[in-house]
Amino acid sequence: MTISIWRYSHLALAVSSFLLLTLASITGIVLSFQPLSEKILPYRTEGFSETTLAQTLPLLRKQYPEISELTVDKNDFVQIKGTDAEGKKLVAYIDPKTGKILGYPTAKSEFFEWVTALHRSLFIHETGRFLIGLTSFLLLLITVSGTMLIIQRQRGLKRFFTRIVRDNFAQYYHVVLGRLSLIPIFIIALSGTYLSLARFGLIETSKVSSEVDFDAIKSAPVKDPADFDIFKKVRLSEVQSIEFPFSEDPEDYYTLKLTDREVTVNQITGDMLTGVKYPTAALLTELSLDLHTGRTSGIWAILLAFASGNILFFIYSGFAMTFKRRANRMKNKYTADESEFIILVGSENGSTFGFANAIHQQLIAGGKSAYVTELNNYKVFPKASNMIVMAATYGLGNPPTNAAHFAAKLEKHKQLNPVRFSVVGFGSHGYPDFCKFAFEVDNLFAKQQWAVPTLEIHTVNDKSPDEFSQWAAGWSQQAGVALNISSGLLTTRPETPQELTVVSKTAVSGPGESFLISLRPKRRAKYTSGDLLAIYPASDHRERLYSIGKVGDDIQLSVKLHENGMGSDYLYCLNPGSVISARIVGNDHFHFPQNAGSVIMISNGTGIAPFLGMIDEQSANSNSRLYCGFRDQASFALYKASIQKNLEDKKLGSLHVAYSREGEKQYVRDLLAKDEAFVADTLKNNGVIMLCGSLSMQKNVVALLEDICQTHLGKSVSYYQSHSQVLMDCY
Ligand SMILES: Cc1cc2nc3c(=O)[nH]c(=O)nc-3n(C[C@H](O)[C@H](O)[C@H](O)COP(=O)(O)O)c2cc1C
Repeated sequence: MTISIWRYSHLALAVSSFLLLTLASITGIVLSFQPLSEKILPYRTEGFSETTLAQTLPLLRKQYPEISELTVDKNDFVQIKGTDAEGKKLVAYIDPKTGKILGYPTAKSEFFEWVTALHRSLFIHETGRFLIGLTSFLLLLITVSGTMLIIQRQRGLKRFFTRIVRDNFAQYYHVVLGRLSLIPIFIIALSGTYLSLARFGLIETSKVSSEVDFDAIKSAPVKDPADFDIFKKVRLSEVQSIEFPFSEDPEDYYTLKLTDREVTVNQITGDMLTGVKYPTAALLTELSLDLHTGRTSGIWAILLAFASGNILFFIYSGFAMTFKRRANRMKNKYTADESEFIILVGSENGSTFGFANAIHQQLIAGGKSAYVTELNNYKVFPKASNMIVMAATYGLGNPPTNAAHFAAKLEKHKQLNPVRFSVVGFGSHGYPDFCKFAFEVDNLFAKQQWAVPTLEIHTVNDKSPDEFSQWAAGWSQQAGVALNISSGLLTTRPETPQELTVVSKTAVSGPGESFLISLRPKRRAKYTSGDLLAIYPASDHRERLYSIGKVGDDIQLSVKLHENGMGSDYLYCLNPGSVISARIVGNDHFHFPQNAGSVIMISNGTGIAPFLGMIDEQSANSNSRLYCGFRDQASFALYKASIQKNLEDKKLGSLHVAYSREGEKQYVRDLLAKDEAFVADTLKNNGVIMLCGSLSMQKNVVALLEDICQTHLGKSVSYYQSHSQVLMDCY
């Protein structure tokens, strides 16, 4: 069954029973103190468990000639009934070894009697008993569905007790305490259900009485009761009650009601007259009562109180989770058919809707027609020009329930016009398949003819507002749509701009060509190749991001000069000695891997920038390869010398350059296709593939990687993406 079916059953069962369950749990907690209050009374004697009837019965009969009954209760207190020497009624707790009176039973606590009645029947007799029985049964089903949810969450039965990733307070403790109190709650529910079935006669529990054959009763040989075999064998701990013979006639006998059978014993000869085992159903009723009330063990009673307390917490935390999920549901102003911006959400617990709604509101506030819906509602959106997919990942890298049908729908419904798309993955590094579903979605989009990437896929770990606003800033820039990311809906980045001095800059002959510019931070700054530099060409909120290559102590950027390009114009106009204000933005997901066996770096055009720094930072004998694509030899010339030097110093293992307008006219994809066995081996041996450059290059390379992964490794490329073996930073 899918996670949704278990979740909806769990929720539906909880909703239908929570009022009665709350009442039963509160009264259950109170009642668990009843056995504890009884067990502290001083009527349990030492050596009780070993004392046999042979030691007790003759002694008691001598001391209390008019004794009629002995009972042993669930606290192991021995009580006798009869009349004393003066003929007065006697009911007392005694020491079974000496016959000494230890105390007298008092009337049951009215308070506990009242709570018991409420717990059992809500003071409405049979109707109440039925409702409480039904609640027990629903609790049983809730426990089963809850167990299934934990198994799914923990990704299998074997990992049931492994670490739980902490999401939020209610969710975390719902699962942690759920695992801890699963067994006691299951027992409470099962025993409660059983007792109700027995109470309504749906289970036959009556005990069969002994049928004594009076004609066969013997009156010889006369034996001392202390020598009766049966009395020597049976211990007090096995006894529920004993009826003494009414007179000394041989026809009057002992009736021993033991825990598992009823036995009658000839009072003269000690012969066993009858022995009847109780039916299993009756034994189960006793066991259910013991387990449900905790009457036999103080420790169990405390455990029951703990479990009942947990049920109350589950009711609270379960509803807290549900309300949180619902609070984030979407509200649309425009219809799907009239909207230009479509936000598709894959979410299990609702938090992703919170992020989606923030963007949705800002688009609406900016006068755009925007529509937010679940990924499962994907269809043809006739007016769409932009799609944003925000998708969480669950289980073994699976889609959330509301995105389970997305892949099939994407194949079925082709958009009528080109649509720009951007995928934001929500996940947690606490799980091995980080954002795997989002990577799959991004790769599926990349295969669609009509789909044009706005940005490369962006991931958000543990709902980080910072990582999300990083995406929002990038998307706003690329899509040309203003988003007020400091509106309070999204938090802004904490880093303040700092000053950098231009150290050097290469020259170009005109737009379309690339140049290198090196900058040195005035203050000490922590950064590495792969991080980003945000510059503010117009000294306003608009920022432009460039990939950093750390070469020596300087930040080196590789920039293509665009005709009227705001960022590139600004940078190209700088001269050595100029000072600019910029912000270094950490980009942890695109750092050179420290422990990978081998690394393949793939770039086109200025995407080579971070790799220039990464290669420069390596020590000799680096197990790395660079595949880079350029238009022609002239475009590569800018980088050739430094790469050649690093090759000689063995900081780079090998270099593979593709020229798209010269010679064989090929792309990096073609070079990689030739080395597909090496690419597959790299991934197989935990190596890493890094991509930096244009989104169209990314689209082509990822499609090739998908083929290679499927053919050689039997897995999808999204598996390697989610395990940080395929890293991308494209624009
Ligand atoms: C049971 C469970 C399983 C998860 N499995 C994964 C996973 O395999 N990979 C991942 O990156 N994140 C995983 N996550 C983290 C969620 O994807 C992440 O917290 C996301 O922000 C939740 O979004 P939502 O509240 O919209 O469902 C899991 C979370 C939970 C509670």
